[in-house]
Amino acid sequence: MAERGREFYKMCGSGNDFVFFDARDQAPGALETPELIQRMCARGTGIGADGVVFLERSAAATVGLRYFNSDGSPASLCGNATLCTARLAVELGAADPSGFTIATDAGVMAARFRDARPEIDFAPVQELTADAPVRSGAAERRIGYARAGVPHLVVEVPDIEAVPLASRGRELRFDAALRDGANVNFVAPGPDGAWYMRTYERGVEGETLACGTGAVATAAVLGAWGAADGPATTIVTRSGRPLVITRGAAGRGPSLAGEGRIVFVGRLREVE
Ligand SMILES: N[C@@H](CCC[C@H](N)C(=O)O)C(=O)O
Repeated sequence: MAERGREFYKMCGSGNDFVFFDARDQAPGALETPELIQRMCARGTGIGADGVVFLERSAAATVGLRYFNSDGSPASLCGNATLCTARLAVELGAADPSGFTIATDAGVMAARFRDARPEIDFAPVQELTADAPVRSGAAERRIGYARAGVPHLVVEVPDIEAVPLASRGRELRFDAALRDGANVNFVAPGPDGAWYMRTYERGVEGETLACGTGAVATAAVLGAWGAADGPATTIVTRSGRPLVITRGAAGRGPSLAGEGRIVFVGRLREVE
């Protein structure tokens, strides 16, 4: 394999995990083919991850990234991968933690570190509706939709543990009413005033332990439902690690703060 020996960073954003390559001076080559992305992301036979990220130079920002889901499909934005990119950029000395910018396929995002945690600024959420054009299922109170760089359905349920996520998530993910399909986020109020979320993720085609764009979309839909009107919304992810969405000033998008952690550094050998 031509990429044998290539260094990678295994990173985690609240349980959403990724294989990162520093592609600023070494092009990805075959690493960005769907076949190799799928093999690297495979749990058990590969490295195991929800997606692959290439850190790149950018004429428009401090650094750039390109994101691929574990099935090899590209996505215009991944919130947790962008939080991880912020961490890696500072770790590599490519960014000043007090403030820098990250170019994504959904646009350039401002980033900074607050209390040692990365925070990124989203563009205003698009296509927000409190009543998505899909039929509610059993024990589903309401369904909204928003595009936070990528499309998301948001389904309120009374009990987050009782959600038939694999079956119902897949059904909604491919609902014919949604042009590009969508990620599906189930959300339920917690006893502590936070909201608990589980996600069936497009391009992973299964549950992931956290979804950053999903948390931003969920906060926007909760606001549209009148269920979250404070300056900040805390979303407890399936890993138990919180994501915090802070409302933007008038005309500006929200900010997302969360985890961006380097778990280990490795070198590719045989990815079969
Ligand atoms: N988990 C990611 C979302 C990544 C993109 C998504 N799978 C899609 O294809 O829409 C996040 O943290 O936002």
